[in-house]
This record gives sequence, structure tokens and C-alpha cells, in this order.
Amino acid sequence: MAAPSSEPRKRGFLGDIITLLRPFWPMTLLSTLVGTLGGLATAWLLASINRALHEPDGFTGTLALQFLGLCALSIAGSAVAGIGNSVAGQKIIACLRRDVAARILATPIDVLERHKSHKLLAILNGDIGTVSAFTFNFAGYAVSFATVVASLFYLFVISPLACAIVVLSFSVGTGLALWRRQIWRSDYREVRATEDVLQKQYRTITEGARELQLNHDRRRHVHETLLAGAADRIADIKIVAMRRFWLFDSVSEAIFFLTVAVLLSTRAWTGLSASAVSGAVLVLLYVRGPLEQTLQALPAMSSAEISMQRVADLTAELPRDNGQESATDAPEFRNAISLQDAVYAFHKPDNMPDGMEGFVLGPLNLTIRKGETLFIVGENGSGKTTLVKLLLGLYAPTSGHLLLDGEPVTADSVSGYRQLFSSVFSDYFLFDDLVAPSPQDLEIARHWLERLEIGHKVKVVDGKFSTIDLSTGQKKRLALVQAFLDHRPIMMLDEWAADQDPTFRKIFYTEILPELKALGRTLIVVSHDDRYFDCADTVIGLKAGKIIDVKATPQTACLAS
Ligand SMILES: Nc1ncnc2c1ncn2[C@@H]1O[C@H](COP(=O)(O)OP(=O)(O)OP(=O)(O)O)[C@@H](O)[C@H]1O
Repeated sequence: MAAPSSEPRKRGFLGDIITLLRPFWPMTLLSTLVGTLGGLATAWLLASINRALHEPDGFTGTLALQFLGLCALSIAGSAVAGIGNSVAGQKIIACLRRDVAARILATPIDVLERHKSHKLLAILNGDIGTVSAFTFNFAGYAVSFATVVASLFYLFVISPLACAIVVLSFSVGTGLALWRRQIWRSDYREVRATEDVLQKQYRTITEGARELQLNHDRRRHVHETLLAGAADRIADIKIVAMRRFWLFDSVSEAIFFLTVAVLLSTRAWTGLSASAVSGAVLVLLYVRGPLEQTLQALPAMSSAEISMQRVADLTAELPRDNGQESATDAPEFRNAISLQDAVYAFHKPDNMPDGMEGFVLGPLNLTIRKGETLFIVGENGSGKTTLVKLLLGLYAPTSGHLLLDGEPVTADSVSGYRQLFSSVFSDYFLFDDLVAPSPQDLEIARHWLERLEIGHKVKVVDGKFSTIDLSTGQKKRLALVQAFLDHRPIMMLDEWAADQDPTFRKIFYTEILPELKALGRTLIVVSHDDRYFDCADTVIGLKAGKIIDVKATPQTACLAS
């Protein structure tokens, strides 16, 4: 089995945005074109107003009609651009969310374990929204851009000098905005990194609520140092950025008034006509809004660029699903699964001190025959769960092979291979519903709920369990019902009995496991219950990642114990 392929990131930010917009190009193109038309109409409207100001006949009927027509076009252009934008924006968010989720679902477990879940959540919740917030306004920027360019063109036609003064004024404003963007880029990088820390602390206060309420010192440390530290740092960076923003905004405003003053006060010297001066003031007044809107998009663009980078970095590491996961059927399980000189070595964590190495399981040789009950035993940290993940195809061997009926399980076949198993890990996830249950499934579920002595607590109602608010041991019994309903030939139960009371623990080993075996299930059971090791056909003992003991036991002994 090969390691997941990662796609090198070749495109730039603009390329990413265009790729995102590509599926919605008819709508984006239409709204951008109509929006641009609206922007041109606005510029023409300014020209008409200026002409009306200096027309000897004033606001003539023709001008009035033209004014109305242009108003309609300008308003309609903005509206169509706005609506088209929001539709494309929402679809882009949905698309990105689906794509990232599909990639996470198709990602090998060890890669996923290396990405901490709070970081994945920050990307799913925060970054995707930031990217979309920028693409949302794509047509809006086109409207603003068209208005600015067309208005300047009009001004150039009536007076190149007035146009030059206005362009100079806008250029200084634009220069300031670009400078501001540059500073915001580095600020936002720190904001975004701190948001990951914040997300981690949010998880701590929700998932560790019990522990924190019982320990005031830790609670204070988490709340006042870690969480408040991250929240305050983000606030501090944003306060400085906003202060800078308003300072730059005031300077831009001052430049605007200064330009108007220059235009008015130097008329005698520059020889500008009244129509050129009023045209320039109109353009300055009216175009300032759209221009600022475009310039204000620059910080949003920086944020989107960094967020896009994070989404792209993540998705480059995660494989594309291509629908293969759902399309692959389980192969037939005829004889045995085995490991041949299989090794799994964990990556050494970045913060692991020198001289310490990551855990290595193997090399292992092991065969599990169809219908066999195998117990994996060993002290804490000996590698039992790691071995199970290797056997289930969740970890790919670093070297050696995983074989199904003598054939190596490859990167192409592993997804189907995994469908041979149902599992209850020691840190299992409990689903509260059944996937498309048949009437027989409902019957089987009822049987197993009774058999596991939780039938009085849980029923199946409309394809869902009526509750999953159960005791720890009862939840685990429900997880076993779920695993059984998966109808897989091999069941893996990792320390399943650890949370059960002594009576039910005995029932599990001496009745439930033999029943499952009698139903044809191959069973892989991780256990510390040495009292019941006789209930296995084979027991393998692990120590420091190596098999130290293999024992074949007749299962009849279990029934007598
Ligand atoms: N995600 C991980 N990243 C790095 N190392 C890991 C990871 N998971 C486990 N390990 C290492 O692998 C070793 C074996 O872990 P494993 O969970 O397989 O032990 P185990 O035998 O199931 O233990 P237990 O009886 O406590 O459940 C551990 O000592 C740990 O250091």
C-alpha cells in the first residue's frame, strides 16, 4: 500500500479563484458583464449630470430621458451583479465545504491523526468562509472598476489636465491602500495562526468541561492564560490594524479635499473650464465610493489569499476522493488475512526530544483464518491498537505486506478491503441512526438490544436509536449492536469489555463472542481480561511492538470457565 499522493500546489491565488468560479462561470460572467454595464451607465450618468449643469437649456426632455434610462441601467446593473454574486458565492461555499469534507473522508487515518482536529475545524469553519467572502463580491469589484475607469475616461475627454489631477489624487490614495494591504497580510497571518490556538481552547473548554470545573487552577490557566491570551492577541492585532485603517482613511479623505481645493483655487492659473472643474469634482465625489470599495477589497483579498493557502495546503495533503471510496465493494473473504514482515513506524513528532524515536510495530508475521477468534493481548502501549489499525487497512505498512487470501492489499484495493470489517474501537464514535435499515435489520437490532440487556432503554424509532444518552457500558453495548448491523464478515472489538460489569463481562466472553462466531463472524478482540483468554482460538501477546507469544487454545475451554 502506497502512501497518499499529494498534489503540488502550482496555481496562484488568482488561479485558485478562477478555478473556484469556473463551475459557475455563466452566472459569474453574466453578473460581471451586467455589473460592468451598470458601472459604465453610472459614469455616463455623471457625464449627463455635468452636461445638464452647463447646458444653456438646462435639464431638457432628452437629457431627462437619458438620465432616467441610465439610472435604470445603473441600478439594474448593481442589482443583477449583487444577486449573481450571492448565488455564486453560496454555491462556492457549498462546493468548498463538500470538497474538503470528501477529502477528509478519503484521507488515511495516520495523515488525519497528524492534522489536529481543531485545525481541520478552523479551516472548515473559518477559512472557507473567508475565501467565499472575497469571491462573493467579485462582480461588485467589476462594477466599481468599470465606474472608475469610464468616469476617468469621460474626464480625460473633457479635460486631460483635470483628469491628470484626479488620477494623481486617486493614485496617492491607491498607493496608501496597497501599503495598508501589505501590512495587513503579515498581521492576518498571525491572526490566523492565533485562531487555531483559540479553536483548540474552545475544544478544551467544551470537551474538558468536567475536569475544568473540578480544578480551579487549571480552569484559570485555560481561561485566563491560554484562551484569553489568544483572544486578546487577535483583538490587539486587529485594533492596531483598525487604527492604521482609520489613519489611512483620514489621510485619503484629506487628499480628496485637498484635490478639490487645488481644482477650485488654481482655476485662474490652470485655465480649466467650469465644466472641467465640476466634472472633476463630480467624478471625485461619486467615484470615491466605488474606488474605496475596490480598495477596501484589498485587505479582504489578503485574508482570502491566506485562507485559500491554508485550504489548498490542507487539500494538497489530503487525497481527492474521486467517488472511489463509496464505489468500492468489499472483496470476497475466503480463507485468511495475514501480515507478512509488516512494519508500521509512526512519524516522529516535531516536539519529541532528540534521542527519542517514534513507536515502531513489527516486523510481524501473522495469519487470521476465516471464522477464527483471535485475542490480541499485551501491556499498555505495546502496540495492540496499532496492530488492529494495520490489520483493518487503516494504517498502510511502512514495509512488508498486508494480504487478503494470499494477495497483497494495495493502495487501490484497500478501500474495498476495509469494507470487510466492522469495529468498536476503545475510543469509538457512536452513530445514533441506522443506514437504510431493512425490516430484517430492525428485527436483528431489536434482538441484539434485548440480548445486550439494553432493550428496556433503547428502541429503534424511524431508523434511529431512541436515545444514546446512556451509561458508558451501555453505550458500548449499543456500539456493538451498530457493529453487528454492519453485516461484515470480520468484527474488531478493542477492549470492548473494559467498561462492562463483571456479570456482563462474563456473558460477553462466554456467550456473546461464541454466538458471533457461530454466526460465521471472524473476531479480532483486544483484551486485558486474562481470565477469559481461553475463549479465543488463538491468543497473541505483544510487547514493545513485537509478538512475543502465540497460543492456540481450544474454545470449548471458554464455555466451561
Ligand atoms: N497517533 C500516534 N502518533 C504517534 N505515536 C502513536 C500514536 N498512537 C500511538 N502511538 C504510539 O504507539 C504506541 C502503541 O500505541 P497503541 O495504542 O497501539 O498501544 P496499545 O497496546 O493499544 O495500548 P493500550 O493498552 O494502552 O490501549 C504508544 O506507545 C504510542 O507512543
